[in-house]
Amino acid sequence: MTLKLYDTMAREKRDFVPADPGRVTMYVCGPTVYNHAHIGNFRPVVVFDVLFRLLRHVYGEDAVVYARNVTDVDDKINAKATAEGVEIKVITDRYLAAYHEDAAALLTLPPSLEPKATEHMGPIIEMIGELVANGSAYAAEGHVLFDTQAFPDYGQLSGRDLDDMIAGARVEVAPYKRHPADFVLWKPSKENEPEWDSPWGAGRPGWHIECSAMIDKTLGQTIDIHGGGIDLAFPHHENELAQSRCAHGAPVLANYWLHNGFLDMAGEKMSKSLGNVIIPHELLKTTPGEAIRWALLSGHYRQPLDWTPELIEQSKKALDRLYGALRRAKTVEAGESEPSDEVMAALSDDLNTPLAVSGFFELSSAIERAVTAGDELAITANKGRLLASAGLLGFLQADPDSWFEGDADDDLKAKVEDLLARRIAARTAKDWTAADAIRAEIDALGVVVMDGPAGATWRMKD
Ligand SMILES: Nc1ncnc2c1ncn2[C@@H]1O[C@H](COP(=O)(O)OP(=O)(O)OP(=O)(O)O)[C@@H](O)[C@H]1O
Ligand SMILES: [Zn+2]
Repeated sequence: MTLKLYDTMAREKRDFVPADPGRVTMYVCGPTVYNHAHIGNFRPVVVFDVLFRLLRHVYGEDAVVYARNVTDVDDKINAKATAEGVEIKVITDRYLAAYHEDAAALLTLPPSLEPKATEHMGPIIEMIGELVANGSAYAAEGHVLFDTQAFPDYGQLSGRDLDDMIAGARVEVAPYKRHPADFVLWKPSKENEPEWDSPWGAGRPGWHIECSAMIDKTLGQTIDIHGGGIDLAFPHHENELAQSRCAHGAPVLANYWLHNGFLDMAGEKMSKSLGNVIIPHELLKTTPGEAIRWALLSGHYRQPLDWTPELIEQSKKALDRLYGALRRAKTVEAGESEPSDEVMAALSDDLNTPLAVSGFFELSSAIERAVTAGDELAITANKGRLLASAGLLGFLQADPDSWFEGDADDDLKAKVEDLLARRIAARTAKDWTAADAIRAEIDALGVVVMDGPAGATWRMKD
């Protein structure tokens, strides 16, 4: 099945053909670690995790190299460190650890590589030197700037031209810039801020050059896929592309540019500057990570996605239905299986995750029918297919009981099982008073009992 991906540069869906199927390369711009990331920031993390899983499925697990960087040099990090009176590493370590925890709770695989800007100062300075040497950049007043007029393709990715950028430059342009669109590769640090030595004086790199240098070091001069949120297309990716191509004299930085749409709240982009953020760190206290992941994948990745309480409720219900079918089929082993053709076709069409998940319900209905009919062969086959299909998107890999029982501890589980057994005994003895009293006891534990043909099951209340 041919994978088609929408390429921002070509402005259309294109067949995905890696330069080397034995080493498929993908780079996604990662977090600036100065604060807890919000669920909008996790949209690209989850979306590109699905692409990573799909590529691994198609090309082989060892054939895909996925790098997601960590921006650990940044003005906002400096400001936070100064405010707390600590070294920047205290801040970046703290928020990177939280990011890893949240990413794991959202069931994302760790990327193959996680380069950090602070560990790539040598390559960053080297790349700036190459740009200065070949006339693509100039030094001025302790800064080094990229000379946008020296690169005729500047603006190609985002569809802007330099004249519009002059007209659009409302902010005061720094006097050392030759053109308002020229951007910083290196700048002096402020007092008490971390700095690194360079041929242009002590200072620190700009954000864009960090990614260009890390792509080069970790993946190579030309990569297959470059991803991030749509807000990064300009200026960040436009600038990365300009720097990398000029440094290497290469015609292309990435063969496919992928951008996810925004996660919105009431029609506005979720963003730290607007203050309308929900952070997984908090949300995970009340909502399973799998349900948050489901919500993030419930819309097509290029469309805006509105975050509402209903979206989370619907996501939990969808997973209840699927895990419910798996629990009813618990005693029958799943067969070995490939993902279903429908799910593969949906994902291969520019990662159509809403269509892919709708395919899960056909499989869970087939399981339910097979359980009712007592058809073990059909249970085995459909269960295997559902687990393989959903696994490709990172879903349904937990024990169905643990989905329903949530974070109930072993003591509580034993107590509930004991009460359920006593309730059956009371009912069998037609002692309705005792059965009602037991039911009230179960209720007081925060547990909901669901009676079904195969006996009673239970779950924690929301
Ligand atoms: N509301 C959103 N919806 C989808 N993706 C987003 C959203 N906000 C940020 N992103 C993406 O999150 C990733 C990490 O971005 P980064 O850590 O630089 O945060 P940011 O863009 O500064 O966030 P904010 O705008 O809230 O300050 C980028 O790929 C960015 O495009
Ligand atoms: Zn980047």
